[in-house]
Amino acid sequence: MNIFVVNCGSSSIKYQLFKWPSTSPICSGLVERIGLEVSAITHKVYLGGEEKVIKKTLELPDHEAGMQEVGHLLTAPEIGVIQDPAEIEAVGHRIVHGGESFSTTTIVTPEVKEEIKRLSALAPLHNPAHYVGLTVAQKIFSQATQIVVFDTAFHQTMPAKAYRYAIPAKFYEDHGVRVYGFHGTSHKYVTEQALSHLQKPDAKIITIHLGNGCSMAAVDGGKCIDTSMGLGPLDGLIMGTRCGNIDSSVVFYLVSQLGYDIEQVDTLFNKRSGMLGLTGNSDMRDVLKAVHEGDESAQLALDMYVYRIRKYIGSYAAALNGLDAIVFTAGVGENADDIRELVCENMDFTGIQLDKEKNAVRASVVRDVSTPESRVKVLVIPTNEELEIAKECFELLETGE
Ligand SMILES: Nc1ncnc2c1ncn2[C@@H]1O[C@H](COP(=O)(O)OP(=O)(O)O)[C@@H](O)[C@H]1O
Ligand SMILES: CC(=O)OP(=O)(O)O
Ligand SMILES: [Mg+2]
Repeated sequence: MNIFVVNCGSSSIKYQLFKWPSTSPICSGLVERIGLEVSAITHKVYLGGEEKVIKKTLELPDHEAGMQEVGHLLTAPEIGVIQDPAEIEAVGHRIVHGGESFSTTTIVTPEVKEEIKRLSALAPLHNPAHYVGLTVAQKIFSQATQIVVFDTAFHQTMPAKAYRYAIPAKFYEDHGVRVYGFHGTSHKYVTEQALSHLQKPDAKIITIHLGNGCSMAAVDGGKCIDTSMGLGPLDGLIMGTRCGNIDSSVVFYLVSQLGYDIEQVDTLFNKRSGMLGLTGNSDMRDVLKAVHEGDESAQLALDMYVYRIRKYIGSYAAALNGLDAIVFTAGVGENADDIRELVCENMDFTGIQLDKEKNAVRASVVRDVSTPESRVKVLVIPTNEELEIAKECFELLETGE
């Protein structure tokens, strides 16, 4: 079965095409910097044991243009992996927010699509892009079953004491105001990899997803018991453009004293804060470069970023009443060995001991970068949200669940 998976982010589209049941994709790609002056596509084709890479820079004003370009690359005469879009039987989409109505893998109907659009208010960087991705995929792959997989699914096992806010119950009961949690597909994927690596199905682990968006989860025996994002993907860690945890008094102050309206506060917290707000750069590679050049605001931002992660490790170790492993994943977590080192520094009381040499080795495989004496394993696990989504799509089509 040909399953095409689309992960539409705020400024990017990641995709992979699987000939299921093979879990190795036949092609994959990344469309970056959508809407900026120059966009870029990296398209990889894996056929007959060989990898062919096509890189292009071009102007892509929006996600629709990006998706059209991906459609052409899939069917292009010289490098195409299919001849006709009708060969794709299912398209799996990553959706960040499904609200109260949707958290399990679902076949797209007009109602599902409308709900995804309606929830844009709670995930303003993501749901609008997902809606466009879905609409264009329905046009290009008109014969395929369109399926959505929600970031919130893995966090559904949290107990009420973790997902409720301390405000009157009617806001939860009548309006679904609660912690949902996000990046669930990634937390689930790396959890399964970690448990199998540790050979310990009941392990207590903390998964640390550090991409453009960042979140952590406390996972007990494979079940999520707490996570750092909340009603929307804004709470918790400091991110590329998002502030994470912030006292709500700041909102009142901005509105009542500085004349902000609520839309401006939304834009400030979601799009102009985090590393961008503190340093002028949202991309961690640029922030680290500035730190190495002696930039003080970049150094402070990095200190804040790391400190926030360390606080969550402490609180999740307490919530779990023990810890077998911490797992680093996503763009920053997988690649920035210096950030992993800072997070694990002077954590002896928790039992975490990083092996600096092992940590500095670059590799895209599951690896243990802790010392042999470390009571808590430190794992680096490349995430693969697209593979997990393809698996969910196949299971839904095969078993109806
Ligand atoms: N070698 C690296 N060192 C530090 N940060 C990196 C490195 N490679 C990628 N990143 C960072 O990873 C982030 C993007 O991660 P990714 O998981 O692709 O995010 P998203 O899926 O949210 O777009 C960017 O901030 C980027 O700078
Ligand atoms: C939920 C979220 O923050 O996703 P991303 O990291 O792709 O922005
Ligand atoms: Mg991501």
